[in-house]
Amino acid sequence: MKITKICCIGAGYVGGPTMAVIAQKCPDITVTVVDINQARIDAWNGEDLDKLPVYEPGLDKVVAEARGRNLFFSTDVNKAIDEAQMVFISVNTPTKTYGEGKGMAADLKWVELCARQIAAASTSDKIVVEKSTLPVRTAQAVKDILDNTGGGRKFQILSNPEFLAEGTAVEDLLAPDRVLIGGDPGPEGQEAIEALVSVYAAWVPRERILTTNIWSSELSKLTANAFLAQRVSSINAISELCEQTGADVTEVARAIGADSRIGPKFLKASVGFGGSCFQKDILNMVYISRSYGLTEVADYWEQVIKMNDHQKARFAKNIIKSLYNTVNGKKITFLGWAFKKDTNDTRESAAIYVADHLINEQAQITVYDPKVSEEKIYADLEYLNTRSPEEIRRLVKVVYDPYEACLDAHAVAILTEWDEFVDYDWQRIYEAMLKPAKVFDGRNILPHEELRTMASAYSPSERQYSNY
Ligand SMILES: NC(=O)C1=CN([C@@H]2O[C@H](COP(=O)(O)OP(=O)(O)OC[C@H]3O[C@@H](n4cnc5c(N)ncnc54)[C@H](O)[C@@H]3O)[C@@H](O)[C@H]2O)C=CC1
Ligand SMILES: O=C(O)[C@H]1O[C@H](OP(=O)(O)OP(=O)(O)OC[C@H]2O[C@@H](n3ccc(=O)[nH]c3=O)[C@H](O)[C@@H]2O)[C@H](O)[C@@H](O)[C@@H]1O
Repeated sequence: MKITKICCIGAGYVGGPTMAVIAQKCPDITVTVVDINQARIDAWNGEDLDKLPVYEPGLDKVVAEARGRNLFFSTDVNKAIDEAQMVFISVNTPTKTYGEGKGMAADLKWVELCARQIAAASTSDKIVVEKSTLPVRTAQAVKDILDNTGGGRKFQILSNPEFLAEGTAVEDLLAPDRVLIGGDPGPEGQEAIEALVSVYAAWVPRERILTTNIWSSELSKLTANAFLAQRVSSINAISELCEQTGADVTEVARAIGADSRIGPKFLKASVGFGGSCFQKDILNMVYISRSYGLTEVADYWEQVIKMNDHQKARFAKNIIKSLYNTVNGKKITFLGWAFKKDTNDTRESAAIYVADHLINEQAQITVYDPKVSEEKIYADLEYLNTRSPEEIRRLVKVVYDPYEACLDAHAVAILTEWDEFVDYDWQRIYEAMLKPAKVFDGRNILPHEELRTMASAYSPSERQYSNY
């Protein structure tokens, strides 16, 4: 089947960039991205490409090329579903905050709503593609709903999880390591798989398009995120050991990464991983394992999260300890709030939890992030529900100039590895800070030796994850 019309439900961090790239690479396919969030759709349609709802390097150019040609953003969900041959579900699947599985299971409310809406809006047969990250066997639930409420239309369900990382979404989409498509083994399932393979084959080499059964595809996505997060927790565990023993975690990472079986990527010690997915997907896997009675499997993966929580808390405790066991009334400057560089996304960012810990101790936090707004930072802290909006505004200030942020600070903490932080005039920052000036490099990006030379007050104990 030749696909000429695609609808994608969900215009978020995945739906927006993924569909923009499909539209750019397949000019003969009309791609309509729909969302119930009017403001988000308006922003996707906005004149100013600097204000797209998702900040990703290179995304503005892709959108500029395809939008209005064969890429459209709309809130008319039913119309877009009905017109399409293939409907992607790319809605949020956060951790449940209520009821059975609270704090562990994925909340599939929005996915189920999509399935019901697809069933109700379709006047012809459809291929429905799970793009959201879902618990293994969700396709069965989606199929049940479609088959029982779809008025006799035929639906083929495919799983096509997304592996892009934020900050590099466009390059990941343009040159993916692999595209994964899972589907039903029968002839109709295979035909649906082939239809989606042909879409990607417009720019992805065929040998990089993997096809599997649907359960393998669903589970591979959770497994990939669990393995990646596990590497970060593993190197972070080693960072604590390095701090006690005189080993340098950067050197250890380089040494082990040179082993081709281990490989050099994803071995950067940090203040802890963040982002909307690692924690949620591992918790989901832990929940699924427990539900099958697989206690050891569940406990094994849960440890990745526990180590990450430990790393975030450890960073905050280290700041307090180094500032003579009290941060009450002290100005601590956060450089970075996003969960990683080159994104405006702050979901589950380590900065939120470190800030919360320090605010408990009545620290005065000043935040500078090149891409995150004041409203977002306050909203992140309010979402924790640990204190009133008034108290948050009293203890946390957001500024848009890094040098102003560091003025009269007792300590500067690097929470995100933005490239620009490395290029700052650190002599100037040192001079503007209160003495003894402390720098806590939660990303290990600064030239520590240079800092120590330029100002003897930058003492070795102030550096978190290596000791020269
Ligand atoms: N953010 C990321 O980098 C990655 C996310 N994923 C997965 O992709 C899925 C989506 O994630 P994001 O794009 O980050 O989420 P997001 O929250 O940025 O976007 C989801 C969008 O879906 C919309 N939506 C929800 N229910 C809807 C409905 N019934 N009808 C129309 N629109 C609806 C929301 O308004 C929102 O704009 C999740 O399952 C996530 O785990 C997978 C790979 C990478
Ligand atoms: O399912 C998802 O949402 C996505 O999750 C991650 O992508 P993302 O969270 O956008 O970003 P990563 O580059 O994986 O970083 C995640 C977190 O780990 C941290 N990290 C990463 C690598 C590292 O070596 N050290 C480290 O602390 C980052 O700073 C960040 O906080 C995966 O890399 C993607 O393949 C996946 O599609």
